Amino acid sequence: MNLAIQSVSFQPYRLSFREPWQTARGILSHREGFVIKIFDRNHHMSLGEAAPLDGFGMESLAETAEVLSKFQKSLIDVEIGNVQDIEGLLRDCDRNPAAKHGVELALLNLLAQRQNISLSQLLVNHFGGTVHPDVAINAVIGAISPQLAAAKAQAYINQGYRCLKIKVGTQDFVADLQRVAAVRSQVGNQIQIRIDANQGWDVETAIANLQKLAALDIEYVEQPVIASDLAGLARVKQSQSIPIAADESVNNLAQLQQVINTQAADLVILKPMALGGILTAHHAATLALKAGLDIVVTTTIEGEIARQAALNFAASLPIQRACGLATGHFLATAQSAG
Ligand SMILES: O=C(O)CCC(=O)c1ccccc1C(=O)O
Ligand SMILES: [Mg+2]
Repeated sequence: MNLAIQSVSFQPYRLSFREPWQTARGILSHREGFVIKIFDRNHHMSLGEAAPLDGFGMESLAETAEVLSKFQKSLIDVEIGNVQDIEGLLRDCDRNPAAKHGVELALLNLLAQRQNISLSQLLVNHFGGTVHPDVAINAVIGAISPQLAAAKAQAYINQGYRCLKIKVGTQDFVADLQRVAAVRSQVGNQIQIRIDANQGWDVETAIANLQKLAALDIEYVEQPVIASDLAGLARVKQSQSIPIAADESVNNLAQLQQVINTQAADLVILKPMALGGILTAHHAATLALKAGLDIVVTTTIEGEIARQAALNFAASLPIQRACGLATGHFLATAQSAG
């Protein structure tokens, strides 16, 4: 079999949200990125996706395009035989996590396709473990009115969701609290509720607010305080009862190690796009699990190529909690493979 790469191309996409996504960090109305397409000399074709998101430690869209242009030339005639080859090839791309995610994914999909196995099986064959055919997922409710939040929650429950994630951390904590209370009273006590403050509070405010939210039986809170303040995050963790999930604080393995060292979190959110691909995300998962931290895999709201990859990544790991992979319906239009 000829393993050499014959061509690399990439095509920009822009996907609109069906309705704007309201978080503590502002409103998201669309996502932009690139679909990467690779052919090898054996006529195998595979796809990857690169979609940088502002505020999650990723490069700009222009930088992503620049890095992809370089790979378009440098990958030609390179032989990719296994996962180590891919890790070696992309070792120096850590400042461009979205581009790295995209190229890495296209190459991993190429390997999986040649071997006629799923991406999750490819990961398990390389890293060990087993493929978990069922991955539990959560639905997301934005920072909307209590009435709307309760209605959306009921609709998600009717669809079969058993775990809801609600955005909080806005300027208006009374509204945050009412939103979560309205959902809890709508869905009863059998449904899991987790919340995400997206860095919206300072340390003292976080502690006070979480003490009030605790009565609503909260599974965990994502990123209550600013990403860089691990001592503050640790203080929030020690000063109230809701478990803490580090999200924006973990954009690479060094930052994860810092979270572990400072005992700043009970669990960690792994976003393959922000971490620079599912191989690095897998290393992060291993590191976190060894340190006794639970893990949750989420997308950054991407097209279907990256969503499929995140699902396959999650399926390759022993995950005890629902993952944030139910994000496809937020985007109005489907992606073209180019
Ligand atoms: O976790 C989920 O269910 C969906 C993913 C999500 O909320 C998200 C999506 C894009 C950017 C940031 C975040 C976040 O978790 O903060
Ligand atoms: Mg989050």
